[in-house]
Amino acid sequence: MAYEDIVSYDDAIIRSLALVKDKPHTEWVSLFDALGRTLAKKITCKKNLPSYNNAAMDGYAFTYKEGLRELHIKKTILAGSVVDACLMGNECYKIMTGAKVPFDADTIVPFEMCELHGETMVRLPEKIKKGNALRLKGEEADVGTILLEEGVHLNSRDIALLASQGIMMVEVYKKLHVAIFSTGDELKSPWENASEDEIYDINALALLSLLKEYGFEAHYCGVIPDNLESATAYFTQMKQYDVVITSGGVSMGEADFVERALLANGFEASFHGINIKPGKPMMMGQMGDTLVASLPGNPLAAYVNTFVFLLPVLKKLQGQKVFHFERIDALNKETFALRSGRVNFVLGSFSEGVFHAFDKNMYGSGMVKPLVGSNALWISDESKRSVEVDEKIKILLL
Ligand SMILES: Nc1nc2c(c(=O)[nH]1)N[C@H]1C(S)=C(S)[C@@H](COP(=O)(O)OP(=O)(O)OC[C@H]3O[C@@H](n4cnc5c(N)ncnc54)[C@H](O)[C@@H]3O)O[C@H]1N2
Ligand code: MOO
Repeated sequence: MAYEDIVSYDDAIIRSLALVKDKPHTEWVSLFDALGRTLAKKITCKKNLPSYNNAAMDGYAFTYKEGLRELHIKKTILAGSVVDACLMGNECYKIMTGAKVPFDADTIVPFEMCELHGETMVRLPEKIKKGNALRLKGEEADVGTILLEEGVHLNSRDIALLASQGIMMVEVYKKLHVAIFSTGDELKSPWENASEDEIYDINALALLSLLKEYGFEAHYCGVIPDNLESATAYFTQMKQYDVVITSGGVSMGEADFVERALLANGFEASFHGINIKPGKPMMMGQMGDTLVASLPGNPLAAYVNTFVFLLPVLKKLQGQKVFHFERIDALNKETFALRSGRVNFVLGSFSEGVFHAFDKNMYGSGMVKPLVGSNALWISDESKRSVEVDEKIKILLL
């Protein structure tokens, strides 16, 4: 596909997501290893939450009656002990937080709201609400209700819910096998020494780390030499991966051979070139069963394009139900200009509802510092020429 046949931003999003056709195979993992994994089956409640009526506070538990004042303490109930209902007349239990409440008590008043007379008599406050401080069996979730849907990317809060069910193993989608490599004879890996005429590989490390932040592991496969023959041989070995990510060599230069080397391996491009600034030369497609994302070499463009186009695809490929990024409202702080006729990606900082474009959007896609000075990204419309002070925009947090 010729790089001149560029697609719109919207089209690139649609085409890239359409590359995802199947879900990964599944495997069982222990709850200790489930963080960051994607649930392959919904989880239904098999143990009521809470499991039994229990006290929300340390206090006195009794049967509510209008005008009740003085109670005699019949028994003390600690969390973990089970006491059969045994209240008679004006009696109560002294009960601790979390302890099972016998069925003859329906209201609990905390110790500090009552007056203790002697060892066993309690005076209740005047205003009492029936059901006070009583947590009812199943009030949070009943057996049979759905707790977590298939496709949830498990975080520590989800693990808390799974732990409440006594679940030891969960069925999750297998992790994607992702390979990242760079192209360019000027590049050196971090363990090598770059002379004045050479540069260090930024993209591989940046993209590996970005993916890791979103729970994906990728293998660093180094730098491919700038020639068609070795690049072609290199790609042949990459077919074992679910996803191959390359950076560099996708524009018009004489050494921009990535697409040709991929084509020699049966690659079919879904698009090559997007009407955006920066990151225009991006390409995506399929090489057999392997999804290939080829990013522009310029580090800022490679990073931002990975964030915008590739992360949603990886999430979808991993079986996650929520794969689109969230946009939040912001007010623009300072006016800045845009390249009209294209969708512009504008880096900036976001704090207390206000977006501040990095250096008035006057930076280059070969730079790295705008990335470090930004925690947000704004994506313009093609028609937009500038953004004014206090203009309402929707941004993404990086
Ligand atoms: N005649 C044209 N020239 C260019 C066009 C165009 O449309 N017509 N597009 C420009 C745009 S936009 C971009 S972006 C770049 C991207 O080109 P490539 O993807 O082919 O990238 P390279 O040429 O290989 O490298 C560009 C630049 O980035 C540096 N680089 C590459 N990889 C890394 C890395 N892993 N770590 C750090 N830096 C890297 C490389 O040294 C170059 O300086 O093309 C424009 N040209
Ligand atoms: O699209 Mo490129 O990233 O502007 O230099």
